[in-house]
Amino acid sequence: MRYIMAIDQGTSSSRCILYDREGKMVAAAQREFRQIFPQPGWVEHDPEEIWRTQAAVCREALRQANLQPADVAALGITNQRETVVVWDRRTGTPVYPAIVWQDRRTAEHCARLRAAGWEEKVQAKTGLLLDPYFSATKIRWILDHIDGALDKALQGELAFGTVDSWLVWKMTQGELHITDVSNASRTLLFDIDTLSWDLELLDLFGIPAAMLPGVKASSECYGLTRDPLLGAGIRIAAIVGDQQASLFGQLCVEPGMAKCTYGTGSFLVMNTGPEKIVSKHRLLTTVAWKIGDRVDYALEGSVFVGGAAIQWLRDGLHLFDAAADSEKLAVSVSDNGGVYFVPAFTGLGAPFWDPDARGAIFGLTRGVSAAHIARAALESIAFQVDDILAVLAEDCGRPVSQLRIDGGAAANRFLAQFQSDISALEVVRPAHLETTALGAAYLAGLAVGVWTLEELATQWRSDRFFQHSMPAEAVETHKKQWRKAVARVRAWAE
Ligand SMILES: Nc1ncnc2c1ncn2[C@@H]1O[C@H](COP(=O)(O)OP(=O)(O)O)[C@@H](O)[C@H]1O
Ligand SMILES: O=P(O)(O)OC[C@H](O)CO
Repeated sequence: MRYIMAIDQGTSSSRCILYDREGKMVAAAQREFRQIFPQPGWVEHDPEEIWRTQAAVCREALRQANLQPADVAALGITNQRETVVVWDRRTGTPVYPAIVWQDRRTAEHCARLRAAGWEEKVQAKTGLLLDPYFSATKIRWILDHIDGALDKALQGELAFGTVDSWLVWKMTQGELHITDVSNASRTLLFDIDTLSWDLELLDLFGIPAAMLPGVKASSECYGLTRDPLLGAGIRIAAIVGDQQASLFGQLCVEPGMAKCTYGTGSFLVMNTGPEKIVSKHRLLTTVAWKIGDRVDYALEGSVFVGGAAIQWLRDGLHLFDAAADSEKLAVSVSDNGGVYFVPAFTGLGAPFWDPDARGAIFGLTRGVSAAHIARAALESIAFQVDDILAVLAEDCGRPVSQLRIDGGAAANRFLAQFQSDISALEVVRPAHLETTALGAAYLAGLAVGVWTLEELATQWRSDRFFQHSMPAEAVETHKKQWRKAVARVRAWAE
């Protein structure tokens, strides 16, 4: 029983990493799955495919390390958040595909509730805003559009879960229907003070309480796996949303410590300790994790399109073959040639929350090349994060001085240096970049006594520091042009 298994069920792939008792990676497996776009602005996944790919990578990782389920001391789950699965409790079959966090189909429902003056109350209870990003309106959409679903839900025959709940249900063959506080805090139905489902919000969104999972801590033994596909008898000992997991994996365990994950989107999260800070600038207050009786909170800024802009240059415009080539192209020119790119493909997230913004590239002249556009795309990732850092500083009364970074695009040195320059802070890349899985493994190991928090705190290792050196005048010019570009894309699709 010497190993910890981390399951990282992300937006574009299912991953499994096995760690030894020193926190060293011993095996890793990953499988992509289908992204389904049935209509513009809609994004779905097949919940059965999520489960199949997840179980398969777990088996694959065990095989790679030549281990059996019995060698695993504990399993931790981390997952794409907010995504909704609704299934029939009797048959275990989903009644509709998973509606993914990026899906904008419920924008009008949110606008109606905002117009009726609900946002302030919702923010006070949940720490969130009325945006289609979160789970509640997505659940209601399923109840409204699937024949008989509402009746069945009222009778207690349907279950709702974020992806963590769905995976636990599958791996325990329907024995456990649970989630943790960090995932629950992303649904718009959860009171982050009392840490319980909120009856008034359930009523507001029209969601029967009988559908909801039980809410647990992020690090505790919930039960054993039963499904032979994954392997039976493994202790499930952690559940945590993926951005909170990477905050933990980066060991940002003290108030004021912040990380940014540059993946499909970019997620900047700052630990605020037991204190719940309410943003005056439309950042999210969210539960970081609950360990034992202690709850930590975080402030979060979510950017919907980060690395996805690079993906678009690769797959949509065919400017290069691999995302990593964006760096070579960007540094082949000495500046952005006056080009500013706002990749608001699915609207803008924090701090603007504008579902009707759309992407645009500004400053085009005859001299602009693919290199300038690649550079502008990478710069746009940093500008969006900088917009969040600016309001975060106002909310906290002091600027963030060090940012720990991770995620696929954190490998890009130009991006890391530009972030440091534009935001005037130190950017640090850790030696172990898979911080999301590591966070889930740490929390699972804590629950079964493999390590203590004090031991973990000494584990973090840096790989590279980026210090800012851009002259203040150049920074100001960049920011002015970026602000102008953002102002022009607002409400474009209204
Ligand atoms: N070297 C790179 N430079 C810029 N972007 C990159 C680089 N490597 C990967 N990316 C981008 O990062 C994203 C993948 O990161 P990952 O952390 O795996 O995302 P997710 O967890 O959201 O699936 C893709 O959108 C890809 O375009
Ligand atoms: O799966 P990721 O890494 O794109 O993360 C998605 C976030 O959890 C959405 O809130």
